[in-house]
Amino acid sequence: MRQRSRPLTAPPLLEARNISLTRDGRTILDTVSLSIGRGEIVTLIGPNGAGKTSLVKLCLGLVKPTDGTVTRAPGLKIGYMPQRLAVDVTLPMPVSRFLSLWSRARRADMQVVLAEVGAAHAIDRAIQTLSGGELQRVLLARALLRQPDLLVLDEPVQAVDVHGQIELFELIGSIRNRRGCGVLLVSHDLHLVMARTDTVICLNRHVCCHGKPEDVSRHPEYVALFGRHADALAIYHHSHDHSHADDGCVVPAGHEHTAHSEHQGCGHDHHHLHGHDQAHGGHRHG
Ligand SMILES: Nc1ncnc2c1ncn2[C@@H]1O[C@H](COP(=O)(O)OP(=O)(O)OP(=O)(O)O)[C@@H](O)[C@H]1O
Repeated sequence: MRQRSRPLTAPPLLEARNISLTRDGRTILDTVSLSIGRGEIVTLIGPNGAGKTSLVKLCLGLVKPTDGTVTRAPGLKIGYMPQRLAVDVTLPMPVSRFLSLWSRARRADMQVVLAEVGAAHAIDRAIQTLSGGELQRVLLARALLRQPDLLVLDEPVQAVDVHGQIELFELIGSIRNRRGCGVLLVSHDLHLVMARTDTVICLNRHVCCHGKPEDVSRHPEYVALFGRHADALAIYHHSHDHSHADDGCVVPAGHEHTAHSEHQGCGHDHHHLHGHDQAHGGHRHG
């Protein structure tokens, strides 16, 4: 299921370079870079408030960065599955009607994408009556209606039990394989996406670490953030040269007592680029 590396010459579908985002004087993202190629699955992982959704919105062009650039391939078609979509339970709406709200898709097109996500049976069901897993599949189908080059999926498995989550990640992997599209995925849980992702970017306002999932899962910063879920503490020596203050600012080693923060474990090292050319995060300080 793991995707081959993109040839060095292939241009990325989307590239964000040195993105920073500030709101109300707060640093939400600090010098973040990423790139997604055709056929590549890139997963953003990070704790609550790490800036994952903000980064997704920057990639989509819904939000403008304070600094840095986002470049999209000419004519790029993006299928977006947002983190939240309020469905009014007082207004029963068939799935077919729901799918037509954002596109002029014909019923036959809807049937094709619903079949692709294993929800063909749901086309005439009221959307309010769908299970969590069925609703996520319908939202995925909606994103596929545009025949996207790039799928952007913000926590696509929320409100789904673990078995259903595994099925959904399998489905996303098979959609990528079949269509050859790029996928930018936001997830809270690296273990479930591990086998189905090419590149992981661990975000905590800045890129803490990135690379292949097995490397990230052993990375001390990942372990510091997700310790109780991280099952493999690798033998991997890493120098924590700084940590973070509450506002996300970098505090050099030895000054941590002034920087006690909930995200304190996310000190980072700028030298772990894992030799992976496809998603280059990481920021540098002079
Ligand atoms: N428009 C805004 N104005 C002010 N602060 C904002 C704005 N958008 C996001 N934030 C703040 O930026 C931080 C990052 O939010 P974001 O939703 O990007 O994080 P996240 O990693 O997706 O979190 P979660 O996992 O909880 O969904 C949060 O502290 C949030 O309150």
